[in-house]
Amino acid sequence: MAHDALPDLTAFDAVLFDLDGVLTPTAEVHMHAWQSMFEELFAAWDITPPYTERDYFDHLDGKKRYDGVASLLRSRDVEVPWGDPSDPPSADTVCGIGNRKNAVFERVLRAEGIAAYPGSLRLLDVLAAAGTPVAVVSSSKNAEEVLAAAGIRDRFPVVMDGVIAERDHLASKPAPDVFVEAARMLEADPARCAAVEDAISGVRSAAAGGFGLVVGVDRGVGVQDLIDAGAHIVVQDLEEFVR
Ligand SMILES: O=P(O)(O)OC[C@H]1O[C@@H](O)[C@H](O)[C@@H](O)[C@@H]1O
Repeated sequence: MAHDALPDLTAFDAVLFDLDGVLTPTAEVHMHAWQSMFEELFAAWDITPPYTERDYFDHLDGKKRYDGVASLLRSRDVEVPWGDPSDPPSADTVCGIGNRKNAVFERVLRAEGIAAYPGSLRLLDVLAAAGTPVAVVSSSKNAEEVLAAAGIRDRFPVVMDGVIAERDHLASKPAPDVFVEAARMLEADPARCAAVEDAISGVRSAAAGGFGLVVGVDRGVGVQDLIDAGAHIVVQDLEEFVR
């Protein structure tokens, strides 16, 4: 149901979307993959307190793979060498542990596929009809595969993802770099753009980038936490913007 008090997103120069949890329900796939990998690791290494769902929102959600691992381990005073992105999933390094989780993520994505949220698709249709430029701003190195699996890759002239961020040495959300760079690629001024995010780190990133409107989508983080991170408004689903 459209919400009359919500701003008209077609009035912005561009709308930049996070992917996992905003366009596709892949945040849940990431969440479960992290949980199964970390529960096994915590048991094997006797790490306490146990892994909880809140750990996902506080340490992993929205961040680049290895930054998330480092943040979670730091919260339990566990230190391991950083390693290298080419480390095998069996390596007890930050990179190896991240790659261990990625093997689970890839298996689920390939076995089950993914469909975009219907409300997000409808909003993309409205923006396309109005000629409003759109971009994806994701920390994930799997973003291209997820967009292709959901059949929405060709809707986005600009996709800023974990692969480009690594190549161009852009800092992970919550730093503003990835949102600001994606706006630059669209030749748009962040102050005249809207950014849409479901993660605390992502909302912080867009807010720090000076985006004119920062929309939080509450897929489990909680309305107040998204507002505290810098969201101007919070919705439950992007369908609410469809007029
Ligand atoms: O490991 P990937 O696919 O590169 O993704 C990194 C992160 O990407 C973010 O979009 C997700 O919210 C996180 O859960 C995930 O860890």
